[in-house]
Amino acid sequence: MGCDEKRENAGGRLRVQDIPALTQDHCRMRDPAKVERIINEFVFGGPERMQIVSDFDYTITKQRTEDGGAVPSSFGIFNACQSLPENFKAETDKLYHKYRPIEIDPHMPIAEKVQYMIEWWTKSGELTSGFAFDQSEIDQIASKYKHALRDRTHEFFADLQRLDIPTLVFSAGLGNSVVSVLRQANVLHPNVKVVSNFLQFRDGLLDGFQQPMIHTFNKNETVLNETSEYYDLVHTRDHIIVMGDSIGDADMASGVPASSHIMKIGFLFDHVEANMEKYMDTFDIVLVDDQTMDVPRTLLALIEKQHKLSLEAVKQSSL
Ligand SMILES: C[n+]1cn([C@@H]2O[C@H](COP(=O)(O)OP(=O)(O)O)[C@@H](O)[C@H]2O)c2nc(N)[nH]c(=O)c21
Ligand SMILES: [Mg+2]
Repeated sequence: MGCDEKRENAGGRLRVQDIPALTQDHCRMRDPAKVERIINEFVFGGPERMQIVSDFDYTITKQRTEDGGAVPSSFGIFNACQSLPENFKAETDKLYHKYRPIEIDPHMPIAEKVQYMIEWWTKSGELTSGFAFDQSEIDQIASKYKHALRDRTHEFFADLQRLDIPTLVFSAGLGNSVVSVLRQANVLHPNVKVVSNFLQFRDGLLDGFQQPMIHTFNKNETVLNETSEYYDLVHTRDHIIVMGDSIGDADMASGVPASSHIMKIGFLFDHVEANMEKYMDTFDIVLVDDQTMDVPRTLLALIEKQHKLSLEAVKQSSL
């Protein structure tokens, strides 16, 4: 961990080159001066100004496991359930093959894609209707993947709970799977909120997904209802760590005030060479094949260390 950083320069500013976790080869930054500026804002502002917004699939779960076993996405966990109708898998696969290329098409404007994504999630919801289903099926499959979370995820969520930092897990996937994995991994603390698509039931049968629909292009803080409790909790917290594995995840904090300081951390694993340029342009810190929570934990450790010093100073001055 990066707790042995030095504060040699004037004013006690932290320097990137003194934070070991950020000087590792696989930790890349387009603009280290910007990263340094944000870290110092975070440390100066303290935990009470922080919030975390994280993607779930392949951000909280690993992109690569030690045994090489694949980790399913949240929709994948649902699709593996035994009691789904016979044609369910084939029909949702058809949708995937139609809409996935549109979702990742580098040429189509986002405004045009949005209509297609609404169509995709709507049709998927229609297929997820009209049959009985028990959450325990998801729980059973999810239990196999509770160990597929990044190394030190448990510690990371414990840090966030101890520092009382609101943590939003955003997923355009299936919320029931996300919650099930997080709960079984014992990281679903009271400061953690999952915003995603949750199964809806009517008269004992599945009836698609609950509103609001979360799709790839509205997966950001603009979907947080301004009257919601979570909005109340975070709208004054203007120091934000955003974590994701897809380019679109970098926008998860859009909707927060422009004056906010946002540190975007991107986990890059697939096609490293081809994707590097775009990830470097999009994220402040790009972590290449890093299957741990060590870098976000380093940021929290720096914030906590200064926080403790400040508390100590207040205590001393009141003696
Ligand atoms: C409606 N729908 C969307 N997806 C995919 O699920 C992803 C969920 O999006 P995400 O929450 O950004 O998760 P990620 O970390 O996996 O990117 C989308 O990007 C879609 O590609 C879907 N995948 C499956 N298997 N089945 C579906 O019905 C379905
Ligand atoms: Mg992801």
